[in-house]
Order: sequence, then structure tokens, then C-alpha cells
Amino acid sequence: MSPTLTSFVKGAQDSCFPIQNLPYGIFRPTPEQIPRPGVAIGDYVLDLSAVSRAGLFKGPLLHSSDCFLHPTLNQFMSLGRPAWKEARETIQKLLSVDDPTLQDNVDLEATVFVPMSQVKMELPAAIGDYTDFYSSKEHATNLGIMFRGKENALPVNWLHLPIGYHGRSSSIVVSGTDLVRPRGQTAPGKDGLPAYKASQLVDFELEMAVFVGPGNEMGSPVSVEDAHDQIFGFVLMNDWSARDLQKWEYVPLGPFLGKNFGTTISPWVVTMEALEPFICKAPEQDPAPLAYLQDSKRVTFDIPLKVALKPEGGKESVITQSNFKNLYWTVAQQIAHHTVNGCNLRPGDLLASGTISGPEEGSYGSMVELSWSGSREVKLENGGVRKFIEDGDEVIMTACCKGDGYCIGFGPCSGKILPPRPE
Ligand SMILES: O=C(O)/C=C/C(=O)CC(=O)CC(=O)O
Ligand SMILES: [Ca+2]
Ligand SMILES: [Mg+2]
Repeated sequence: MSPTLTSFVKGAQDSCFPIQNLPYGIFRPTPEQIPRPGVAIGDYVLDLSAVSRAGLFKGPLLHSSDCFLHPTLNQFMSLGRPAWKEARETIQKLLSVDDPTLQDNVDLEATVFVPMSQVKMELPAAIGDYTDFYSSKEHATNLGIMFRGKENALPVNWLHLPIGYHGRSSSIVVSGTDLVRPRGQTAPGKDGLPAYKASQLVDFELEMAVFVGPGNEMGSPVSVEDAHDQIFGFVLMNDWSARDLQKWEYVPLGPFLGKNFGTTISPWVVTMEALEPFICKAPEQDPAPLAYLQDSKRVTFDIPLKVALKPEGGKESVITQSNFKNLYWTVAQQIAHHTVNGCNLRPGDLLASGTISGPEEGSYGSMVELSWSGSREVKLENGGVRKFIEDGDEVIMTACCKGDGYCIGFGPCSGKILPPRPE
């Protein structure tokens, strides 16, 4: 993409949302108005329902579509890559310095642009199903050492398939939503009995997640080669985890109440088209996986990630920095594996990467790794320390890909942990 492509929207090119980005989201212009699709451009949201009503989507696939008049992006996601490309071309043209349609029409301009500071963001889609993978070798090894011991840190199946679990979509929330510290059952203490109490070990998990596009029919697997066309775009995700609840409940069926009390995602879906300049090689796989998981391209994305912790009334401290490209299993392999048994994916389903840890201590994607199961302190600015997340702490995840003269930002994925409900 040409870095010389610029928008007439003031400040857009120096922001996280330049004309090269154009992420999709669902927003309300005011809290009373109904949700609608929009695109982020600088400090503004372009209201796609207004653009659509003004008859500005003139391409063959979208001119008679009502996909931007829905309160979710599911229908647009279902249309597939040719329609996504057509929408992007139209929007990019309308926002460019060379096009008079919006910039020279004061009335239209006032109708289609809404200041971002005034909008309320919603979830981008009605998420039917949510799956969380476990695709970082570093994270799986670290948790294995802590939970199961050094000898069998990486489960025997780990190098042969992208492990995952089915999560719960009902408790996925958009960035900015506070979460109450969960209560639940923890392992027996000295008295030999399990306890029911507020979790003492609330953690974050630094993840990214993809929204599924058209999906597949039940019984028709998606190949690794075709998986790319199933990916609408990426968001940041925090798979909040209560480690004490998780540790007691997870054998033998995996995560349950330790993870479904809340999962936060960022509101803007960054498309594959915007991420194209950041394609890079995924790590080599040894041993080679079975044929249905072999990926001749093995491409992924270079997306630098950051997590900051902000205590109540305090200052933000960056506590870890990682990168999406660290993941061992690619999204294409995750999709091929998810559907190989005939399982169907549907438009708007959310597939999360798993915690994205890097090889160094400063790049671990959770507190349980950063504090090594509470055995060391994570230092904050202004002298504070943490082992896990405390009440009033806000966890803020951000990502920014630096391109040639512009940045592709994701907008924050943040959430605060509130004290537990009284018993
Ligand atoms: O290793 C375990 O028993 C547990 C692992 C997790 O909690 C991680 C999980 O949710 C998957 C991931 O985020 O990688
Ligand atoms: Ca997770
Ligand atoms: Mg979760």
C-alpha cells in the first residue's frame, strides 16, 4: 500500500487510525441512538449507515446491500473477501485528499463524521461461538512447568495440534467494561476441604482474536490454504483468568469458571488488508505436523503488543511487551484444525490465539508467568509491586504496527477489576 495515500481528515495520518488502517466497529453516536457500523479515521468515526443511506457504496457487491444498516457486523463479515475489498476501496476513496464527495459537501460531512470522543463503542458482532487456543510454545511451557512440573511441561500432544477450549461468548465484553472480582471454589486447604471465596489470583492473558468471515458448512472442513479467506480481522483480547479457581477445576475437562467471568476485546476490528504490510514468517515447526496442518506459506503478522497496569488513581506502568509473530501455530492452522472434524464456523465467531508470551521474561503474557506463580514481584512505576491483579487495577493492552510513514493501531483493550460482590 502506498504510504503517500493520505486522508483529508485532520490529524488522521499521525494517529493510530490513518487511511491505511480503516478498522471496523459498532458504535452509538450518543448513548440513546441505536448501534451501527463505523470505521475509525483519526479522531472520528465514519458512520457507515449514513454513508450507505447516502448511496455512496456503488460497487457491484454492495450497492444494494443493507449490511451497514445492521446493529452488528455479522452480515458484512458473512459476505467474504471480495465485498470487504470493495468496501475498503470505497471508504478509502471517500476519505482521501483527492476525493471531493465528503470533504466538499458540508451537510454530508456533518452527517457521516462523529467525534470519537463522543461515541459509545459496542461489541463488533453478535458472537455465536468463542474458542480460545493455546498456541504460544513459551506460554504453554511456562504454565506446564508451574502447574505440572518441569519433566512434562509441554503436553505430549502440544507439538502435533493447536490445542484449544470452547469458551463462553455471553461474557465477552467490549473494552472499558469493568469486571467484578469473581468468587468461586478453590483447592482444599489445611482442613482438607475446598473453600468458596473471592479469587485471590486474578490474572490477565494477553491475546489477539480473529473474527470469522463467511464460515463453513457443517461437514466441510476448511483447508489451511483456504483459511485466509475466513479471517475478517483482528482484535486485542484479555482472557481474564482466576488462577486459583482454574487450578482446582480444570482437570480433566479444562478451563471453566476460572475464565468465563469476563473476556475483554478491543472495539475496532483491524482487517487483513490493513495488516498485509506486516506479514512475516511464522516460527519453523519441528516435528512437521500431519498433512492437514501443513502450511506451505507459514505466514503470520508482526504485531508488537504492550500491556500496562494502572492502579486506582495511579500511573500506568508497562509490565510486558510481546509480539503476535511469536505464536507457534498460525491462525490458518487453527482454523484448519477447528474444522477438520466437520465442525462449522459461523460469521462473527471469535477465535482467540491463546496467551502470547515471548521468550524473554519481560515478554510474558500473564501475571502468573511475570511473577512466576507469585514467587517474585512485578515492579510498577512509583514504587508499587504486584504478583496478581488487585481491586481497582486497570489492565490496558495496546498494539501498534509501524509502517512506512504511518501506524496501524488497534485502540485499547482495557478493563478494571472491581472488588467482589458482598456475600
Ligand atoms: O496450562 C494450563 O493448564 C492452562 C493454560 C491456560 O490457562 C491458558 C489458556 O487459557 C490458553 C491460552 O491462553 O494460551
Ligand atoms: Ca487464554
Ligand atoms: Mg476469559
